[in-house]
Amino acid sequence: MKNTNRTSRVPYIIATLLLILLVAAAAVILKENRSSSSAEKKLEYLQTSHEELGEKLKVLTSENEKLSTEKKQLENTVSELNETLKEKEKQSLTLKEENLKLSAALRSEKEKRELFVYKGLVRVMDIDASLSIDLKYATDDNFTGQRVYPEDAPALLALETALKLKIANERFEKDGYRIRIWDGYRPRSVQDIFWNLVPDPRYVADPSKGSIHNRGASVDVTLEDFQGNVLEMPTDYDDFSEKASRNYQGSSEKARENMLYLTRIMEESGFKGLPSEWWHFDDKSRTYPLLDVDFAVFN
Ligand SMILES: C[C@@H](N)C(=O)N[C@H](C)C(=O)O
Ligand SMILES: [Zn+2]
Repeated sequence: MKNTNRTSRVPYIIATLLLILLVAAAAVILKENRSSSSAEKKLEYLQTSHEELGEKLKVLTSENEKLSTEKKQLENTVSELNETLKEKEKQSLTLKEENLKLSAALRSEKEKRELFVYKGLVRVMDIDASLSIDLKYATDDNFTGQRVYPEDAPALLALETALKLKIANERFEKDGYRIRIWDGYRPRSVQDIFWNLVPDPRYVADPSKGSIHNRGASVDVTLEDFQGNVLEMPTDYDDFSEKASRNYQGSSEKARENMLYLTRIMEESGFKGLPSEWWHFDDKSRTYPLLDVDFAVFN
């Protein structure tokens, strides 16, 4: 009886054991499933972070490139500024030297008793006889079409202006050229004649204010070689048009080069070029009084 009972429980036990095994296996599978899906999530997260880092790296790399370019540009600007500074230092040295020369020349000219000075004006030829004089207003070959100075008018300038012109002429002579003077001191009465014909301050100074020519401190000049051949320049004298402007870009390369050369030496010698007329230069000092001196005083 007992044996029968035991035998009848065996399938039940087996079924129970199988159930336990099944539950255990299911638990293991479930656990593995869970851990594999969290690993996938981690992988996904890592991939996203990796992509984000890649993007950030790209942004940083491009910013870095921009900064390197800006750094290079700044370095270039600094080196250009250094060059300009050196050039300016050189120019300032040249001007100091010219000033010293000018003072020495001024002293020695004043010591020369024979130098005739009237109201601060001198004959330019008394200061530098190697200058070439071609006073256009003492002939009828000028924009008025008539002679407005006496035929024998000498070229006159304020003494210090004439000395600066001598310094400039010496610089040109070293290169094989000399200054040709078209006009220097101009009586105030003549300024009225000019203004009546051309009342345009770009080309003729208003006589109510007075031209610097009326003070003996402006010169109208060009350059010639030692054979007297005039150098090619952007226009003829008193061409009252845009072509006479120092900024005009339409002249021939040679004419522009010659004009810039004339301007550079004149400016380094103490003059300032008028922007609208390439031939006109003012003494930078501009401390001279207005005059209406008769040329005859100097003959
Ligand atoms: C008239 C011309 N040669 C000239 O010198 N013009 C300037 C502007 C002036 O009159 O001072
Ligand atoms: Zn002039």
